[in-house]
Amino acid sequence: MASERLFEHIVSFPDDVPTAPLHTIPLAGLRSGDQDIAKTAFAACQELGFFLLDLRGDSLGDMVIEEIDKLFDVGKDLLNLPQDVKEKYLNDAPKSFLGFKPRGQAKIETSEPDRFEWFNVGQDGLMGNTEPQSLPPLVQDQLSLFRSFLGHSQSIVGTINSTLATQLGLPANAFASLQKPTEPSGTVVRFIKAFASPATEDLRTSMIHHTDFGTITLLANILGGLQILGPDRSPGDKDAWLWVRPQPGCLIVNLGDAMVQWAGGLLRSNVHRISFAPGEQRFSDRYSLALLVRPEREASMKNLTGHGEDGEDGDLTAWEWEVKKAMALTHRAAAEGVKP
Ligand SMILES: O=C(O)CCC(=O)C(=O)O
Ligand SMILES: [Fe+2]
Repeated sequence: MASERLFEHIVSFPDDVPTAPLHTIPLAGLRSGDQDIAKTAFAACQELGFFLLDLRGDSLGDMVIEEIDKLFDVGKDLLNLPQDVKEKYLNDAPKSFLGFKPRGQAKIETSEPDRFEWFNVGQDGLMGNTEPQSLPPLVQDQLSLFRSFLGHSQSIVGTINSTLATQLGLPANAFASLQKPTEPSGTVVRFIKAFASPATEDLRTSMIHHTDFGTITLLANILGGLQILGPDRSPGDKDAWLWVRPQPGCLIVNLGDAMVQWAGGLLRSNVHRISFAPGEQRFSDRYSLALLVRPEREASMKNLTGHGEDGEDGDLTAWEWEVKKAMALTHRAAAEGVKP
């Protein structure tokens, strides 16, 4: 998450909404191999699949906080470019999610249009794994910041990966070796703008409920809006949603479906969504920044743990598996009258 500085001038998160009981894991403790901290992180990834990672007081973490502060400014400028400029970088969904997604391109649960924009900057272009992505000058001017943030945050992802693999009794590099940043993948740095909700008809979902496809997501936001579905609850139950209270200096970490597949179901990817922001925060536009890590395209999706069913998905590469999941989502959405 961003530093305290970015939290100074916002309307505060209300105290009277139900919040998710997230563990706070100090990055310094994870990086130094503290066993109690590793066990708590593992338990959080089994129970809820979400935790807060406190970056403060760790040399790597402190650099990431500074980079996030700077990237928040870039993200705001980027998503506040004139519409016709942003549309020069339109994504080619579902073939590619790189670039700009306009507001209302997808639907929410009620079939109404969504209320957010995003701009995805692919790791592959930044790392030189593929041709560079076409990007607006204000991003081009900051490529060294993007690369530095990517390197540092991938190092944090590496620590989480090795902690979880070790706790599962696997070799420490079991997960990391399937998602090397130097190999082609769908990994992106994502900027999101979820629009303010001043009117009564705005008091609905911004981004439809989903689980992340990939392995690990690192998320920074300042205003509330992210909600997690209580485990074993139904998305249609309005009391089942718990708000995540953004904390200065902390990242929100959550696991995606690929991690669950590799772990034979021993880890959890939890359903979440972006709602309108709580309390008085709903009158402001909400910006968030995420690193969404995906497996290498050619990685095997085989269950590494021997726990649970391997299923036919174990024979697929990550790329084939992602295409299969995207198709299933599209079919389900068509059947439900909802476009993802
Ligand atoms: O902005 C947020 O808080 C969540 C975004 C999210 O869930 C996603 O991009 O997958
Ligand atoms: Fe997500």
